[in-house]
Amino acid sequence: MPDESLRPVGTATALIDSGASLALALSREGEMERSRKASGVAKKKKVRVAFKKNRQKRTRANDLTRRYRQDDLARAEPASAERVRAKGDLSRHRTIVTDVAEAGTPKPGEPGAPEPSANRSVDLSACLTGRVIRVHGLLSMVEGDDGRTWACHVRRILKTLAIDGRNVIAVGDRVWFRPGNAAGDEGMIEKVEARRGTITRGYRRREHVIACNVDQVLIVSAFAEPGLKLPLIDRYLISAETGGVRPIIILNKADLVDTAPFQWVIGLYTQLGYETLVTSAATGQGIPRLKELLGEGTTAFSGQSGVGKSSLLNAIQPGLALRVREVSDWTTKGKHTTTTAELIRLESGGHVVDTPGLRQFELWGVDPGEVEAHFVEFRPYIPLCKYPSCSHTHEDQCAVKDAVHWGQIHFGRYESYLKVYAQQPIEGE
Ligand SMILES: Nc1nc2c(ncn2[C@@H]2O[C@H](COP(=O)(O)OP(=O)(O)OP(=O)(O)O)[C@@H](O)[C@H]2O)c(=O)[nH]1
Ligand SMILES: [Zn+2]
Repeated sequence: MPDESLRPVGTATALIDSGASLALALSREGEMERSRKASGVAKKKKVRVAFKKNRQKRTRANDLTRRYRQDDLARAEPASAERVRAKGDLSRHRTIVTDVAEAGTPKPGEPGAPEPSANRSVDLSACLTGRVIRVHGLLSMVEGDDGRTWACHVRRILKTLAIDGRNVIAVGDRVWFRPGNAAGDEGMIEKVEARRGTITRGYRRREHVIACNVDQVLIVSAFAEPGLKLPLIDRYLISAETGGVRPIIILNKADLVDTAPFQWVIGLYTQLGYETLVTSAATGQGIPRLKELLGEGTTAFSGQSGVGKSSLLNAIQPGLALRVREVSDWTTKGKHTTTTAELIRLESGGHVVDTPGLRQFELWGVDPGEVEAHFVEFRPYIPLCKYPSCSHTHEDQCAVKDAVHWGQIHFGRYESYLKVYAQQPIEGE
């Protein structure tokens, strides 16, 4: 149904702004990584880090772990590198040697600062690099750069250093690991690279990292069965941006409707600067472009149940969704209930991360005051509101509300803003 209130939304400046700053942030990250690699030797410094209270507790000891623990002792970091001060459980700190962060990197404790475990200094000459493709309880399956798969344990100090013990290793982590046996299929993770692009969900009021180093997320919606839900798309867009992941909007099941009356939706999001793609897993419409988009980097899928995520996976690579289902079936047998996601290398290039049963990731850590920043078309109007702290909900002389009234901001987008601002659930979540 065409929307009468539709007007061109946002301004060219707003669009250029958002695109450019994202690209800049990404390229800066790449630059930092390159310069770090080029300089070879990293500078060291000592930092004080807080330890979890229960670090002495041993919960599990299978043979593999025990063997590694002995190795731990034999290969422990030099005594000069670590010093424990006994101050009781409450103020357990330890001095560790870390690589000095590049200029501009947030300091420990500041938002965005890498966890100490990300830059702990270790002898990496004996290590291989790879990427975590699955996590099964204490074991992380790592795909080495040589393409082989390694079952790795995690060095205990990394667990101790992690601010949140739950997320020491996540699917997608880039790690350095020491091969542990001659057969070459076991190893010990020594270092975890700083993460970017995370997909998280709230779990028992804590953040749970489903996958990291994700480049883009497909926000899948369907024209029919169940139908487009714009507030849900908006909510997913915020989640993606908060996690530092590029969102791509997929409008699927194009074969079920006449798409002409929906052109305004495509126009709306395209003008806001989001790549928006119309697909049909049934007829193959849009699939070549989707394959192209997935050909580079790591892509996650999100969207309501039934919109066609599995069908799109299968359209890209036959049998892919089946494989995902097998993984999740296997996990429900109770063997490895902690499996949350799997990273799958596509035959046509790139990786997809699939998260059985957890595809709806939710907003995490967005304060109401930060919500406006995710509505790019609000940006030109915000400085014009009478009150600098205007929430654009009830205040008078609010330039955002005026823009909605005059059709310069789409009403549906404003409604989404109000829902997210009020932290209200959105239908379909
Ligand atoms: N006509 C049509 N049907 C589709 C299309 N894509 C998926 N379907 C159908 O929609 C239903 C749901 O598709 P799935 O791929 O299982 O959806 P999903 O998003 O993976 O759902 P969950 O696994 O519950 O999250 C199935 O019956 C599919 O055959 C499409 O493009 N056109
Ligand atoms: Zn306002």
